[in-house]
Amino acid sequence: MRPTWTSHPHPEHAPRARSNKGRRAGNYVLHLRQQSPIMVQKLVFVTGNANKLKEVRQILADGQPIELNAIDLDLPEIQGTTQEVAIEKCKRAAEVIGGPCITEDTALCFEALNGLPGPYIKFFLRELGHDGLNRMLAGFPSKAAWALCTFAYCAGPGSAPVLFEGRTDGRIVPARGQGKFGWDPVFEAEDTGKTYAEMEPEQKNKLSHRYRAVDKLRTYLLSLEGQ
Ligand SMILES: O=c1nc[nH]c2c1ncn2[C@H]1C[C@H](O)[C@@H](COP(=O)(O)OP(=O)(O)OP(=O)(O)O)O1
Ligand SMILES: [Mg+2]
Repeated sequence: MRPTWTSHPHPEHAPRARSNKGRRAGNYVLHLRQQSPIMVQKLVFVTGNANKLKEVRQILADGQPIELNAIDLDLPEIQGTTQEVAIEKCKRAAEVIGGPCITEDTALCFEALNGLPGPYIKFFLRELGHDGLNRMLAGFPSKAAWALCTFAYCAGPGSAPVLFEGRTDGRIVPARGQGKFGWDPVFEAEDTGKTYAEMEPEQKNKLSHRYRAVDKLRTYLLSLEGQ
């Protein structure tokens, strides 16, 4: 199934609070079914992370527009490589919503640890905090790290997801900056001397792992639209 995009305004708010996501997601699926078979819709971005959504919208706003509807679904994230995690999550998302969708997975990879924590960074950050992430590398000379964003697009239930990866190199440093987004304060992007948290959104959104992945995704989606 090929997605089509309309020019309706964005919903003003970020994805729903965890507590009522089931209800809202359920309503939305119903809404899609009611519209079927003439399914004119914005592309569905399945994520529970309001900061991701905000950045993706900012990145997409600068260029040919693609509008997104966000849905927060609690989807399993398997263990495996970043690609395996992304594929399984997106497949499942397309089954649940019954149509095309995108998902995004972000990994933070430490060179000294051969790429770990990678897709498990969420749990390391939650348990160890910024200081703990630094201390994990205390015994290693290299503080080098890279942020890896993997977008997945699935055309619908049963279709194989297509992946778009974006990588930004940098290093892990003691927290700097006011950023409220995840590990932004401890990731200093190469050649900038700044952590993501010390950057204005415009700067981060021009060099980030997410920007690089969204750029590839956008090219792909626009090529679909022209078919
Ligand atoms: O640019 C970023 N700058 C700083 N921190 C970031 C960034 N992007 C993701 N993060 C954090 C969020 C989460 O702690 C972990 C990724 O986990 P990840 O599973 O991809 O995100 P999530 O569960 O929050 O949202 P989702 O519902 O889309 O899976 O790294
Ligand atoms: Mg997640």
